[in-house]
Amino acid sequence: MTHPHAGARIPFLKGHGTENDFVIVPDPDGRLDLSAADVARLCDRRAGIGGDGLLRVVRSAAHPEGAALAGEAEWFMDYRNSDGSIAEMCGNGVRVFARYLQREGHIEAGDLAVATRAGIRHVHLAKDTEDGGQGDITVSMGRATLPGGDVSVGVDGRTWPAINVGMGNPHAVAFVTDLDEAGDLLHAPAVAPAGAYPAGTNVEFVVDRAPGHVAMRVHERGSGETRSCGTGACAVMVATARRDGLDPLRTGAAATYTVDVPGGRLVITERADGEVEMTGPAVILAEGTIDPAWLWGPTH
Ligand SMILES: N[C@@H](CCC[C@H](N)C(=O)O)C(=O)O
Repeated sequence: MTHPHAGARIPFLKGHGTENDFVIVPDPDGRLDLSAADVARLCDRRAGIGGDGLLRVVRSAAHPEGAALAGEAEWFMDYRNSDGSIAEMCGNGVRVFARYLQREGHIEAGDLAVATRAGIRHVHLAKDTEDGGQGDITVSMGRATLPGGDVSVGVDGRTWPAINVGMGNPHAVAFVTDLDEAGDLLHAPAVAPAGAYPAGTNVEFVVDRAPGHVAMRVHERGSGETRSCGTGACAVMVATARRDGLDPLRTGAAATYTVDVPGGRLVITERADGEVEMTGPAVILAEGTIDPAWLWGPTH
């Protein structure tokens, strides 16, 4: 059977934010029907292009989940994990998504609204630096939700208490004394109770570096261990602030933490109104075309 898109080469780009890397597929009119298997094939690091996830760039009006937001945001971020599963939100992804729109001339430095499955995210692209480098990108990530209840995460027979944090997608944040305690993270940590995360979760392990400064590793739902997770860094910031007795919504004083990830550094602020803001880099590094005969052919 011939795939409906067979024959047409498919443009793609590759980008990353603090080494959380993505295959970017521009599809402004929403014509591409990428199945979970197609996404997994594209994200495969040996037989495909390779990435922690895929960002399909679609006009909100042209996407069934974006249409209701089209009046607020022209573009919808259709994010998929590397196994092809759908997630509500991707913090590093939305910065890379904005960088792509800037690169293509759809937007300039300044403010932009992006539609996501978790709702609208407001993005600010800083101007280029004086030495010609690209400015960082700040994203308003919404308010964190902390449903409470006891959760724990476990690796190789060790268990840590964790904090359940929602950042549009689910997170379990565990404080450890050394990031190596999490082991090789080749498999998803055990999370209990199972009912706490009916759709699975991302798991972050955190250590202190200095006051207001932590470092983390993450095992992402649908992608495995990655070099960074933007929503995860925000969840870590909020969990750490609460552990430190800081709750901006109650005290009216914003809190800022530096969060180191294996692939770089993110700066996260929880404002007095509870909005969590994340600032970090975003890079587009390559572009090309996908051969449809490979993507949809009988052998790979
Ligand atoms: N890497 C992302 C998060 C991507 C989604 C996540 N794996 C999930 O399934 O919720 C980020 O930067 O936030």
